[in-house]
Amino acid sequence: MPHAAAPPVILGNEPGSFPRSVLAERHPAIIRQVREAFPYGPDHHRGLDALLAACADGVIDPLPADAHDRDRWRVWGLDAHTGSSWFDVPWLWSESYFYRRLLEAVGYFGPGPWQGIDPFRPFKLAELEAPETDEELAALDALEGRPVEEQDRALLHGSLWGNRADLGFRLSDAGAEQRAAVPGLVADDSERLWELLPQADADSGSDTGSGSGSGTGTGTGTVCLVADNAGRELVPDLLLAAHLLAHRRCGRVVLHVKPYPYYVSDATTADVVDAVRKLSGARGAAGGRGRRLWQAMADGTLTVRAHPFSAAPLPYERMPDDLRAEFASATLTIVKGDLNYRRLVGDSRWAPTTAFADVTAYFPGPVAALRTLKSDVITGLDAGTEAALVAAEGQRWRTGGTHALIQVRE
Ligand SMILES: O=P(O)(O)OC[C@@]1(O)O[C@H](CO)[C@@H](O)[C@@H]1O
Repeated sequence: MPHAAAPPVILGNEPGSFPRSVLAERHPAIIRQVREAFPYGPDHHRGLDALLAACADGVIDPLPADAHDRDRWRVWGLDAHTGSSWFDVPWLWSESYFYRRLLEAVGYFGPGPWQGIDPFRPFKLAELEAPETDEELAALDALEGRPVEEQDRALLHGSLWGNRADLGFRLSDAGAEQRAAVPGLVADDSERLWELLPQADADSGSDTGSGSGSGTGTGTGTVCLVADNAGRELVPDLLLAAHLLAHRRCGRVVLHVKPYPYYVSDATTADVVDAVRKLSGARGAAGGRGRRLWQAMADGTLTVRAHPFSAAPLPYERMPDDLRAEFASATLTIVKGDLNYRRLVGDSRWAPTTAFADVTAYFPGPVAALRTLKSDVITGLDAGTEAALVAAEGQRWRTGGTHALIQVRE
């Protein structure tokens, strides 16, 4: 019963803490950026002013009476938190509600002409069109014809390190991009991940010109890929999905994205469309993968899912039955990124050596976390690793985005 012993959930009110800085500094900065990026009208500006004031020293207001998702938010705890300071409720909850309110302020949920206009789209597109994205795509050419194991590793690590491409994080940590990543993972269960996804025994990989097809799998299982950021993270996630399908490590990939813009750069269906279009128009190997993804969407071997719970302010332990059933039937669920990790293990300051298998015991099927470390929550380290990290960096390793992990619970 790991959760009986769970430490208290993280709040945003501890002076000097990372969560407090996100609420007090990152959120106002996001409001500023969004305001500058669009020619919004007076109502939008008034809405943004009100949110800015509420974030600084106000309290949590209820949603408008006619909000389409008011009942859902009440189930998710809105009534209990209404009237409380943003800093005094679970941090995960305040952050999530902040994005919900921001979208409200800019008319995202309508009705009206601004309905569906993603306030983060200019930032996401700029990243997708950045020269770095093209360089990453061009690098795929060198991978063609390499042994499958090498491709496995490269594509898995591409998806893992793609998680550094988080626009919200860079906003509050200007030096993040310049800091060098530490290649040695703090936990690495990647072998177990590949064991859960053996190649099918028939010939495979013909479309990539490689692959022995000598595996033991059936090639028919489903991988749920719970995506995180759009752009430079989603592109390698899609390339990983294409690789799994091409090498018949699974027969179907279900890509879970957010139902609406969230945490600045989190991927929505529109971002998947942009990324697949970008890939399929690319030169060389990347273009081939992109066109295969396009085809996979057409034949249903790659599907996109935008479940409301993907943007819920709650840990995955409280997932609804339909989502539970989906994850239960998957061969493997791959959970990307820092926020999803917090939701997967529970947003508490666990002792870093708490077993990952214990805190994810509730998850209905095999689950893998691919995450760069950008918040305090961490589990599954061995004592030696933790000691070495602390000796080298104090507690900075937890939030600096330079370390990464691959953890698996079968
Ligand atoms: O989930 P991601 O994109 O990897 O990271 C999300 C993040 O930037 O936002 C949260 C704080 O706002 C933290 O969980 C983390 O720092």
